[in-house]
Order: sequence, then structure tokens, then C-alpha cells
Amino acid sequence: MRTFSFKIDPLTGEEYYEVYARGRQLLNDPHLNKASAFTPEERATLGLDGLLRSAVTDLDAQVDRAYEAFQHKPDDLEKYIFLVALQDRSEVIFYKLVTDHLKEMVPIVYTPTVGTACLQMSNIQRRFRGIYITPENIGHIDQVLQNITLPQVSLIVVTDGERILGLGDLGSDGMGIPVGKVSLYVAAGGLHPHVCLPVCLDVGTNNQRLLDDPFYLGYRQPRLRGEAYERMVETFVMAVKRHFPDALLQWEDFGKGTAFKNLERYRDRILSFNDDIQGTGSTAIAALMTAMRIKQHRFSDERYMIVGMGQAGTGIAMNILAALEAEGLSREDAASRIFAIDMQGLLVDDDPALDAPQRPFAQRRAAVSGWTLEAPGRIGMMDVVRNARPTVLVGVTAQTGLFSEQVLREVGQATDRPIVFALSNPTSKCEATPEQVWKATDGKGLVATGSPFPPMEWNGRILRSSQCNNMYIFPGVGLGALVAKASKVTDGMLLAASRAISGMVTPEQEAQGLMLPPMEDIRRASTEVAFAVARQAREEGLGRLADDAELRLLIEKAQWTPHFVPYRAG
Ligand SMILES: NC(=O)c1ccc[n+]([C@@H]2O[C@H](COP(=O)([O-])OP(=O)(O)OC[C@H]3O[C@@H](n4cnc5c(N)ncnc54)[C@H](O)[C@@H]3O)[C@@H](O)[C@H]2O)c1
Ligand SMILES: O=C(O)C[C@H](O)C(=O)O
Ligand SMILES: [Mg+2]
Repeated sequence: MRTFSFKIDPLTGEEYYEVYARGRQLLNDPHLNKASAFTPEERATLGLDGLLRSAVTDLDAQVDRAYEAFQHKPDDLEKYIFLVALQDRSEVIFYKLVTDHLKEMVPIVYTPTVGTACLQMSNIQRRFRGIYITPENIGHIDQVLQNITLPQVSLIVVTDGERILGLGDLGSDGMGIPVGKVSLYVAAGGLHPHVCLPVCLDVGTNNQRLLDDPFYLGYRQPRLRGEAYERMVETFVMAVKRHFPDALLQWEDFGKGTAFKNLERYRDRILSFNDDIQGTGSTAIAALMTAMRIKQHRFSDERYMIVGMGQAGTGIAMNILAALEAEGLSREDAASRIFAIDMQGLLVDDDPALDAPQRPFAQRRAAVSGWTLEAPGRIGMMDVVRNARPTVLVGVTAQTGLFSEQVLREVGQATDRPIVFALSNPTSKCEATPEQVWKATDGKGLVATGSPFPPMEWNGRILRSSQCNNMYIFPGVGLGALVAKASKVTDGMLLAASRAISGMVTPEQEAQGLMLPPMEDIRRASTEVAFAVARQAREEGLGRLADDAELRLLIEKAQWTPHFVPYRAG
């Protein structure tokens, strides 16, 4: 049942909500609750008399009060619990607080603290957000989707919880991730919270800890696999198309065994993209574009070692390949400069165990057969470092400390400014901390990590690392594609997004070794990404025919800033 409608007064042009909910129901609805900001008139007409204390305060005062309480929380998990509780109480106050303090709040509602929260979600959860779809309710999915109380659904972030950050299979405790991504869609992208839906496809879990935990709140069965899983995903996607035909679907934190298949199966059937493959690839290439400017190099001046050829690794490798080809290299020549490593060591083309997405990045056996190896057989990281002398090192394995001092030191000797991206999340899974990289490379490394790290003093200089996280891409890609009314998200649109992000980094920031804009600029970065995406959609004939100025205006109009709207009783 609708609790309110958005209206515009025909005489004054004033925006207001016609509200049908009353009293306690209103206070319990985070979309509508204004807490002590309800005016005396609203209190009188909406059945709130006596349910609130006497003081009437404005939004800023409520945010100040919340910020004060936030600062007194003893640790990051308590801060997370506090912020989620605030979000459950009043979305406007929550988003105003987050947008006013982005640098401090994003690492709490999003990576890395959201990871800590997901690890114990069944214990800390107070209220549920979004929707949970299970093998038990997929049979009446239409009913499930009708239970959604949002006035409109334009943006969906869906996970099945199989690969939550680098923490593995967390079943539906992983719902914290879509919830956190939605928070950034609103805080960074500017989408309205009333149009964003987090979804968990709870198909069970193979995490024995959760299956044995009496407090686990998810579907307590081993993961659905094979045809039954695919049927469930298909039923879900088709239901989304029926109920929300214009919505954009973001695939998030699936396992690599399903992520590539889902992306390929649906990318042309529904407006969608995979954040871990495409969003990460797009962010990493943006950071590399900046690194090339800093080094005054072309992509073809570097040699690349990517460790962890799953979703993120493959997404990054595809974009490096494209960048090399754009410089005029043949596909074969371009691929020969990328040294891709997974569990078996360097990927080589005669390996029958290669996944289809890995195959384009396997080295030809003949190209490596003359290498001197530490031990015969497996070609490990150190072998690649010694024989191929990579100058760019990317880690997306979720293996803590995988980049040893020796590997980092040797990469540091292969070039003036080694580029080291240790992108695994959360912080505890990072392949190397910026400090470790700088120590091993004499302070020369251009460093990016997936989770945020503080700067470090080095010989009287302050060294800074960049947070290379897909949060720079997905909010703007979603906003841009929606505003453009694009029918799909293409590689061209993602490349335009990368260029926009890299283009924002100033010469001063480059001089400090920064490859991406600072977190404080994420809202402006998302706006630039949205514009680049919408323009590219138009150029590709897939989006709205509006000139650049109109697109800018449309994006500005679509972006919501947290504020209270007046209410009238309906
Ligand atoms: N910074 C970002 O924006 C970002 C984006 C996506 C993923 N990530 C992080 O990257 C990590 C991986 O994510 P993913 O989606 O690619 O996962 P994935 O499971 O799809 O891929 C991980 C790959 O690493 C390989 N691997 C594991 N241990 C290895 C080792 N010791 N040596 C070589 N290869 C090894 C696995 O076999 C697998 O192919 C996670 O920690 C995730 O949080 C970061
Ligand atoms: O969630 C993040 O912080 C980035 C990325 O999507 C990941 O899976 O690690
Ligand atoms: Mg992810």
C-alpha cells in the first residue's frame, strides 16, 4: 500500500508529499520519518501529537546530534551499527550525515567496515532492508516483488553472497554489500533512496560455519547449483523485467563460476553490468591512464603482471589489452605483454585447466619455454618477475601479503616508478600495504589499494596511495545509463567513464603520486562519469538524443541532495 505520493503545488510550485500514513506508522518508516523535524502543523495533521518530544529542530541540528553520537562509538563496527540504525530510522538524516562527512563515513558504510559487518550480519542485524529471494519464494516472485514498498525501482544491486569481498561465501549475510553499494549510489551518485533496491538471491551457502550457526538467518541449505540455480536467476531477471522494465541491474559479488555466465547471458537482455568484472576493470584502467601521464609513458612501455585471474583480474586484463591495441599493437603483441597468474602459476596456452575468460591472457608456451625457473614445472610469481621484468603489478587474489618483499623489490628494480595495485578487499586481504611497497621500492612505487590506507612520511616527504575501488565507477555508470535511458551498458560507455575519472586528477595530485581523485570528490567524480556515460550512450545510438548541455541538466536534475520535503495529510 502506498504511504505517500510526490506532488507539486500548482499555485506555488512547491514540492510536497501527500502522506497517507499516520502517527507511529510514519515514525517507523525510514523513507518518511523526520523525527524532531516534523513541524507543529505536520504533528497536528498527521496524528503525531504527543508522539514526539517538544523540541522542533531542523535537519542540520539532527545531523550534528547524530555526528556527535557517531564520534563516541568505540570502534568501526559500532559505528556501522549506529549508521545502519540511523538509516533504518530516517534515510534523509542518514544520507545528509554521510554526504557531509564522506571521507569518514564511506569506509564505515562501505569497504572495509561493511566486510566486518557481513562476517557477523546475523548477529548484528536489527531490521531488514531490500528483498530476499530464496528457492522457497521464487515460485511466487511476482508477489515478492509486489511487497516492495519503494515508490519506484530504478536501480537494483543483486548478490548471491558467494564471494563477498575477499571473505568468501557468506550466504545472505552478504546482503550488507548490496546495501552498502546502494548507499554509495545515493551518497556519491545522487540517486534518490526511494528508487534503489538491494536484493539478495539467497540460494543457500556452502560456508559450514554459517550452516552450523544457530543464529544464521539465511536459507540453511547447501548452495543451489547447475540448472536449478540458472533457472532461479532466469526467473528473477525476467520478473525484474516485468515489474521494473526500465531499471538497471548491477551484479555484485557472485562467485567467478557464475559471474561471467550471468554477465554474458544478460548483458544484452537487460540493462546491466557486473561491478567486479567491468566496474573494477574500468576503475583500474582509469588509475593506469593517470599513471601513464605521471610516468610520461605509453601503455606499451610497460609490462604487466596480474595475479588472480578471476573476475577483477580478467576485467583489468581486458582493459589493458584494449589500451595496448588502441596504441596500435596487434592482439598477439598486446597479449604477450600481459603475464597473468592464477593458482597454477603463469597461465600458459597449453593448460587444459584454463577458464574461458582466462584463455586470451595465456602466454604462448614457446614464449616462456626458454625461461630460467626456480623449480621445473610451475611458473610462479618470482619466475615471472625475474624473466619478464614486469613494471606493473596487480593483485586481486584476496590473499593477504601475497606480494613478498622480494617480489616488490625486484619489480622496483625493473623501472623508475613501479606501479603496484594491491586491490583485494577488505584491508585484511590486501596483497601488500602501501607501506610495504614503499619500503621495498625505496619510496618510488605508485601505489593503489582496494581499501583505504593512510599516507606515510618517507624521507621528509608525504607519500600517498590511491584507493582504486569500483566505487569511483558504478554510481556514475548507473546514474548516467539511467538518465540516458540507455538500453545497455557497453564497453565504450565504461571506457568513457574511465577517461572522465582519470581526467579529474590534477597535476598537483599527480605530483603526489595520486592516480584517482580523492574520496572527498567522489560525488563530483560520479557526476562526471554519469555525463561521460550518457554522452557515449548517445554517440553509440543507444541513449537519449540530447545535446551535452541538456545531458548535464538532466543529470543535475536527477541528483538528489538530502533534505526534508513538506508533508500534507492525504
Ligand atoms: N578494488 C576493487 O574495486 C575490487 C573489485 C573487485 C574485487 N576486488 C577484490 O579482489 C579480490 C578478488 O575478487 P574477484 O572478484 O576477482 O574474485 P574471484 O574469486 O573471481 O577471483 C580471484 C582469483 O584469484 C585466484 N587466486 C587465489 N589465490 C591465488 C594465489 N595465491 N595465486 C594466484 N591466484 C590466486 C583464484 O583462483 C581466482 O581465480 C577480492 O578480495 C575482492 O574484494 C576488489
Ligand atoms: O566492494 C568493494 O569495496 C569493491 C569490490 O566490489 C569488491 O568486491 O571488493
Ligand atoms: Mg564487489
